[in-house]
Amino acid sequence: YGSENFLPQGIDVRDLPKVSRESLKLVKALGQGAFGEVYQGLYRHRSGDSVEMPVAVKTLPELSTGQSENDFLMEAAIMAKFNHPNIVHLIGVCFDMHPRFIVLELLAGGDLKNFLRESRPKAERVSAITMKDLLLCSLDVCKGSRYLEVQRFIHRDIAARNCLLTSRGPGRVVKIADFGMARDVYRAEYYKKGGKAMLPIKWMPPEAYIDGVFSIKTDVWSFGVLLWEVFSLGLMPYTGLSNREVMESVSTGGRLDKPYGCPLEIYLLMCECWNPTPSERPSFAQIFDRLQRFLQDPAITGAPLPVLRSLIGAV
Ligand SMILES: CN1CCN(c2ccc(C(=O)Nc3n[nH]c4c3C=[N+](C(=O)[C@H](O)c3ccccc3)C4)cc2)CC1
Repeated sequence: YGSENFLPQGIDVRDLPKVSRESLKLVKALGQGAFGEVYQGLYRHRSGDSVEMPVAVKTLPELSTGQSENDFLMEAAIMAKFNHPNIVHLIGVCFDMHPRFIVLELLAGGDLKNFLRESRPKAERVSAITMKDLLLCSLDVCKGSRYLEVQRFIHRDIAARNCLLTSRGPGRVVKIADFGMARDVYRAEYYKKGGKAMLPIKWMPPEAYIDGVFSIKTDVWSFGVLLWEVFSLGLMPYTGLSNREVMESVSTGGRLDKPYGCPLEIYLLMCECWNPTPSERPSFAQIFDRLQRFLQDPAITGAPLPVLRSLIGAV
């Protein structure tokens, strides 16, 4: 391992927990990850164990370069740092041979954005999801983000697409599950990887895309956009605008509108996350308290979720 594998916080990828290849069984593909496939698998913790634990296995294609191999390992090293119920748990890595594996906890509900889109109340299926469900999802991501805030870790890509659900049913838990952007910054890669085109501009505050200034308040702005995604049931922010148009609009005071049917108090919290002055934005601890209070307010939790008629362009 070259020196570049040591993250500033002194993570040494050699400290990563190892998983033996023979204790793993890949069952089926779950989706196309940024690197290779993500599989559902079974992991036998100790060879004598009869019980096998369902896991997710991220694979790195054999034909990958040393660079992407380092990236892959780096993301695992970042996840290994964290221990929180709202951050995906790293079980271990399998780097003895190709294909390389990263073994993670299985989150069987899929990602938050698709969950929201597929849970939209329809005329025939009204009680799909409630305002309280949306608040609980938001609180889960907020708790994960608050933990990162305490760890003084900037995520840089908080968005519904990067969050996963333990299940789709009631009692679901949402977890932050992708650290690819933070990893790229460690390797100062994202500029090489296609520059601004690769940046999640619609989730970024002006000081980030204008001056390249990132802080925990960057993640607060992104969390505000995630709240907008949640309460718009998975719409793409700034529908129809290009990244360039979003940058021009937002840096001159333009903001997302209140999602149809979203309680005003929740929209006002989003707007506080979008304060042009980073230091004026609330902390995740403060956002947590606000969301908790909303959860206790029947006027908010009882608000009906609008049945989105076939709004043109809402798809
Ligand atoms: C109706 N059905 C419901 C079930 N559904 C799925 C779709 C995808 C998944 C899935 O990828 N689950 C994962 N569990 N753990 C990890 C996963 C991905 N990980 C990763 O690290 C992935 O890179 C990642 C990370 C963040 C977001 C997406 C993918 C770690 C599970 C169910 C399909 C539609």
